[in-house]
This record gives sequence, structure tokens and C-alpha cells, in this order.
Amino acid sequence: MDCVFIEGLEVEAIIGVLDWERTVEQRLLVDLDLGWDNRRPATSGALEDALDYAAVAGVARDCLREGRFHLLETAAEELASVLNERFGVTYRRIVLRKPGAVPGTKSVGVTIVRGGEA
Ligand SMILES: Nc1nc2c(c(=O)[nH]1)N=C([C@H](O)[C@@H](O)CO)CN2
Repeated sequence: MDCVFIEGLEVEAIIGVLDWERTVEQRLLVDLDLGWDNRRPATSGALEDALDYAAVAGVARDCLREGRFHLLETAAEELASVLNERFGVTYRRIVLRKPGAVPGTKSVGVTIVRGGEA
């Protein structure tokens, strides 16, 4: 299966379950692997046939900022739904990292995989 990917998208968002986390934006790092048949855009050379990673990055950022989610799990599920609705992507591997959330770690977070092959 072909994919279009985004690695290390930085998003500042309200995210977390603790009281202080509802008042201060924190940094999320987002990795996306999105199933897409890249043969058509390869042949046509047309961006319209491609999964535009710039457009995906914008939608992902808006989703995570506007959601003001409590759990990373909720954020990841909502992002998976939005990416399916907006771009018709079926296979979605989403990694959300919250750097520095737990002392002594580089980052913590969740991974979800939804859908089958493109
Ligand atoms: N599996 C999860 N565990 C925790 C989350 C989360 O979103 N998913 N969130 C928190 C707090 O918000 C954390 O960032 C600070 O302690 C704790 N555990």
C-alpha cells in the first residue's frame, strides 16, 4: 500500500485532563501515515490526483486546536474521522505525542490505526 505521510507536525493546543492543562496551550507532535494510491498522481503529475500533504496538515492542525480535547485518545479518534470525511482516506495511522508531559520521558502519547488499504 502506498502512503502519504506527515512527520512531526507541531500543533499548539489546549489538551489534557488536569486543571492547569485547560488554561495553557501545550505542544503536540503529530505523525500521520495515510493510505493513498500514488500511481495516479505519479502518472498525471497533477496535485488534484494526490493527497495534498499541505492541505492535510492544515486540517489536522485546525482539528486538534479547535477540539480542546481532554484525552489524546479522543483527539486521535476525531482526527481519524475528520481525515476520512475530508479526504476520503481509509487507512490512517495516527501518532500523537505530548513531549515533556511526564517528567523523565522524551514524550508520551498514543498510536491508533484505522481502516484498511487505500
Ligand atoms: N492514555 C492517556 N494517559 C494520560 C493522558 C492521555 O491523554 N492519555 N493524559 C494525561 C494528562 O493530561 C497528562 O498529559 C498529564 O499528566 C495523563 N495520562
